Amino acid sequence: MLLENIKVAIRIRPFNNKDLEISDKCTLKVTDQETLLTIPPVEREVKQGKKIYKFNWVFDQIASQKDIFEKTLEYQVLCLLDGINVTLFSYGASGTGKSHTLMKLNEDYGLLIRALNQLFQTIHIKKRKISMKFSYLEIQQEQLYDLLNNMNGNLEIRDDIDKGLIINGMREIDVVSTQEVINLIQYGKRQKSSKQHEILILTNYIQDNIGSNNEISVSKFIIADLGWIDKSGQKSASLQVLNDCISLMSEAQNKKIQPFIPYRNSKLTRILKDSFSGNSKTLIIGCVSPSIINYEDTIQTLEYCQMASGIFNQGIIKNLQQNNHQEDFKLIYDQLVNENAELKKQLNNKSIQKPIINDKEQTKLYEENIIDHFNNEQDINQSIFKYKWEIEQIKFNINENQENLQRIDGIDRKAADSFRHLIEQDQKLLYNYQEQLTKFQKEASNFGIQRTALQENVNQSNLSNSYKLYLINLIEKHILRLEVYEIKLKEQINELHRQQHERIMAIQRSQITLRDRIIADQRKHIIQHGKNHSVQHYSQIDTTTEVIDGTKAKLKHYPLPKVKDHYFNREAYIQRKESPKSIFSPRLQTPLQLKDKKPFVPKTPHTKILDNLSTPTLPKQNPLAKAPPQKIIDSKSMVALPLITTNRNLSKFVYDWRGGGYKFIEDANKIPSQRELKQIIQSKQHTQQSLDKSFFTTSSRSTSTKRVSFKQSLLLPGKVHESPYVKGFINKEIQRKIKLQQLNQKMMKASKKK
Ligand SMILES: Nc1ncnc2c1ncn2[C@@H]1O[C@H](COP(=O)(O)OP(=O)(O)OP(=O)(O)O)[C@@H](O)[C@H]1O
Repeated sequence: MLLENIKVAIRIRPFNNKDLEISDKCTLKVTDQETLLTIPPVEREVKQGKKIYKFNWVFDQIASQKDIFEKTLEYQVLCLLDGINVTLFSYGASGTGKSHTLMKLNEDYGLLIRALNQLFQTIHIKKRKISMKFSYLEIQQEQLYDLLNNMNGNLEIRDDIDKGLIINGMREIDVVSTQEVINLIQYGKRQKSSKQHEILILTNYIQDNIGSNNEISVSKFIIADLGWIDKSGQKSASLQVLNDCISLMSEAQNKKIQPFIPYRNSKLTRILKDSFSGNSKTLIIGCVSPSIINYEDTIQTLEYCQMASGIFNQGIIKNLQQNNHQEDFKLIYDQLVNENAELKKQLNNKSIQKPIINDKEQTKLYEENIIDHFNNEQDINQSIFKYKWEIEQIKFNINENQENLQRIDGIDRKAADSFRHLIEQDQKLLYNYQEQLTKFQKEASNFGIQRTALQENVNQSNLSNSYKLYLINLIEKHILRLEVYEIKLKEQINELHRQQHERIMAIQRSQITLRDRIIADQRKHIIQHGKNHSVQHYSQIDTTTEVIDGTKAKLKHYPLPKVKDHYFNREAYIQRKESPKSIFSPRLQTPLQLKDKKPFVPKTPHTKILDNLSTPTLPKQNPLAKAPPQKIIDSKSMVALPLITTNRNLSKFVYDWRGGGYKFIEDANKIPSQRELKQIIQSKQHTQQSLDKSFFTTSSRSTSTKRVSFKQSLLLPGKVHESPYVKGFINKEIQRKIKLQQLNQKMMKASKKK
């Protein structure tokens, strides 16, 4: 158990934007869970060639933190509870994900937090009596600083024959939960300079509850997040020493010799010495980038990691050489027993050191952590809000562009292509935004759990009640504040929706107005030009098109009467083309939007009715049908004449424009006598024009409109036109009948006289 070798895992981080700007070519290929193949960039291919590396584990770009933890550290970390030291350190170039893998303190937690959770849970379940102390150090250009007590200055390291490594003046703080460790790390990070080695030490004092002697064993969990370069941008000197140590150990291993390892050459290697040579389980996480930009560093990292993975700790080497395992086991065991006895003595003398950090300081750390958490929540809520709104806007744009595309597809290829391009771009953007939104929503879904965890941590802390109460109230206050904030965001979204809706309404209103204008204009056009002129067809939305005469082929394409250029606001259209995303620009698509409706077909002369003139029949629904037919159809149909001559009071049939047909007005008293009629007829003043005019005076509409209706609709009842006195519409048959009647009357009179 004591003679475990060092384990090495390699983690490849995902490509980042900077990598992709240069190339998306991957220089690493994971061939199986333990093997990695390097693929050099083309220019180095001949010189370097591909190389295979083997490690304990290889994790590709999509491996999760959870995966890595479960495979590498989950069980190994529990060795601490058996009194065995555990060391975890990351190795790799800048930006390869060392801190991400080891130290991530929120959401996608790093290995450290996961390991601490595992430890605290196990202690809780197994009810082990363990006291833990936490220290946090930084090595900066060979100076060792205490991040929990920056007043201490450069700390000295010394080796104690009994106790091993001792760091003078290093602050050790009791911790009982992961959250407390997080608090301390966050506190320490504020003191830390960037790009340096961070070393965290968790010392465990384990009370052995098996057996009666209640011995205390001690184990150390050392976590080192190593910087690649120092402040000056040079490769870190301590890391160089570590590299030397690793190569020498590797060499010694291969040659099976007992080497001299220069641990003392740097503070980093002095601290890590036990991890390579003593009672320790060591896990090295080599972090590499897949990009060709970092190829050199990647190879260097892999080389050192491979050397390290071949190193058995010195104890084993020695044992292998001397082949006296039993004896050495005993030696190491005795050493540990002595050490434990010593510690026990110490403990009896002055019980475990009281926490240096007082309630007030600790509360401050909790407080900062609570504020950090809620700020994070607020940021994420704001991002969710932002993405939701952006998504609404993009959807709106896509719809608008799709409508535009439908409208001009097949008419203006260039514009259609540009709309298609815009739609495609927006759809991509929409997809990205939706992905982002899901990500944020996923993060937000954990807030509830995190809030509860915060509360629990406060409750479980060893703070006095008044401090606890203060922190619980602080959490509640922040929850309330956030709820108010969320309501405000929702209100804002509603308000923005309302504005968007209003804009759509405004556009639709303007479209309706435009349509009305077009209809009115076309009516006017028909009235002015009559049936002999084809209805003018207007250009499509493309205002550059000339006004064209609607041939059949064109009508097929443009099923609706086209609209005169001036209906389109050309400037607005051009502006719209230039800034297609603006939803404020007017949309001038009314006439074509009506495409689903039946196209407006101008009235053509009613040939059918003209044909029927000689034998008129009344349309079924025509109000005239109610009139006694003989009054209308017989030769006395001339009675209609006064209607179209002068006096409106004499009207018998009045065209009811509003009702859309003729109205029968029966006013027998007003019907002129035969004599009167005769006089009128004989006056011969009734040309077509005068008839028209007189007729129009009986109507309530404007002359221009009546004119058309006169021409087209007056034919419908037929009766008036059957009158021989309406020029151009004389019905010869009736004329003959009248003459015959008159002849009969004459003959009758003559016979009477006889
Ligand atoms: N596996 C990963 N998944 C997602 N993001 C990652 C991963 N690895 C690294 N990153 C991201 O890459 C960036 C650099 O990572 P990180 O700071 O951990 O690198 P580092 O090796 O510690 O760098 P340095 O030595 O300069 O401190 C960070 O933004 C981190 O979130």
